[in-house]
This record gives sequence, structure tokens and C-alpha cells, in this order.
Amino acid sequence: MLLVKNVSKVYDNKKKAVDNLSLEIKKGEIIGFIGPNGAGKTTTIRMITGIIAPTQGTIEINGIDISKEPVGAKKNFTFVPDHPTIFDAVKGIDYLNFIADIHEVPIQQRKERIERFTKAFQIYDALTQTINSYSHGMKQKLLVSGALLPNPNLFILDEPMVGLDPHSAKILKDIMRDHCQKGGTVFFSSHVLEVVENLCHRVAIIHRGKLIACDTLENIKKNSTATLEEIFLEMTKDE
Ligand SMILES: Nc1ncnc2c1ncn2[C@@H]1O[C@H](COP(=O)(O)OP(=O)(O)OP(=O)(O)O)[C@@H](O)[C@H]1O
Repeated sequence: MLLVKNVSKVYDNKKKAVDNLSLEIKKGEIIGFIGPNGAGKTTTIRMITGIIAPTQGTIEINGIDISKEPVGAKKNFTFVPDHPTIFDAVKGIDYLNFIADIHEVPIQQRKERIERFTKAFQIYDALTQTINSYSHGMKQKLLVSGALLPNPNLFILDEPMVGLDPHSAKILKDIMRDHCQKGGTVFFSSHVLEVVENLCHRVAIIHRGKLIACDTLENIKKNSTATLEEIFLEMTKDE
């Protein structure tokens, strides 16, 4: 579903933010992407989603090279960024219908999905209000609902748990699990290691731009009884 091959990103000809990173994610998997601040998570996600171009390497989504066929590749995923900008002056429902229009979601399906996701996130009753009246968490839930509307093959999220209360975080985790059980794929970055530990089939760890692990939790733990947090801190500690 997602194939990242030998990808590097150098900013301003000097800062190597991502260094020869390769990653393959299969259909039906949930992958958690973790790493210390500044490790290169957002840069990697911005390259995967076609927002910035890699300095080197290739990225394929469902077999389509995003640098060669950006429109075709982008039909296969949706994305929730870490610092989203959202049209503040429109109503929540108008935003969702706009997203559904872009992705050509049929009327009946969009109605059913809008109700399902926004009721689960408890923002359904606020949909007739303009977005500038929403709290940060409500905006995040609206964005996630919008990204789920097209029922994407691949669902990419950068730090999705930030600003969500425990109830909403639980709903998002259930939605991610459900999406994968139905054959979808989820790739998300997080600093919340418990979420990654409980939710993901595999964990990818990036440190100083290099992918230092990408495996099941069992394999990463190698029979130890340590938690993901303990392993993460050990693997990414400064010598
Ligand atoms: N536009 C940019 N221009 C120059 N350097 C950048 C740019 N964006 C990111 N960087 C640098 O690239 C490195 C990786 O940043 P990135 O935002 O990808 O890390 P991250 O793992 O997402 O960090 P965090 O967990 O703090 O969000 C950092 O050293 C950062 O300062």
C-alpha cells in the first residue's frame, strides 16, 4: 500500500532531516511512527503526502509514484496534519460537504458517514455552527471526520491524539482499528507510546533522520519484559 524507497530530505542544502529511509506498509496494517522531537517524522509524512519533494528516493502509494502522478496517488489516501489550518468562517457541515464533493462521495454515503463519525465524536450538534466557535479538540475531530469521509485506502495522521480528550482518543483508536479490519491501512505519528503499543501491528522508530527499527512490538522487544517506552528511551538516548 505504501512503499518508501531510500528517501532523504536535505533542507537548505545543509540540514539532512531524513536520511535514506525505506519503509513498506501492507494493506490492513496500523503502523505507529515514533521518534524524539526533530527526528524527522513530520518531514517524512510531508514527503509521503506529496507536500514536499524528497531530495532523493521514491514514494509509491498503491503502486503509484507520488512525484510522477500526484493526483492519482492522492486519490488513495487522506491526511490529517499536525498543525491544521481550517476555514474558520464556514460551518462544520459545509466543510464536510466540501471535502465530500472533492472526493465525489455519493450523497447517501456521505450522509451516513458524516452522522456516524460526528455523532461518535460528539460534534454532530455543532455542525451548523461556524468553525471559529469550535475548541481545538472539536476542530481536530472535524478534520478527522472529513479525512475519513472518502473511506481512504490509506489514512495518514500526524500526531492525531494531540488535543483529544480520553473519550475522543478512544473513539479515534476504535475508528483506526475498524478501518484496518475492513482492509484499510493507517500510518500515524505519535509521542503517546501507550497508544502505539496498544494499537499498532508494527512500530517504526526514527532517530536523527534514520529509521532505526520497523517491526512488530514482540520483535522489537526481543523477549524482554521492557515497555515500548523503556525500549524507545534506550534506542534513542544521546551517547
Ligand atoms: N522547513 C524546514 N526548513 C529547515 N529545517 C527544517 C524544516 N522543517 C523541519 N526542519 C528540521 O528538520 C528536522 C526534522 O524536523 P521534523 O519536523 O520532521 O521532526 P519531527 O520528528 O516531526 O519533530 P517533532 O516531534 O518535534 O514534531 C529538525 O531538525 C527540524 O528543525
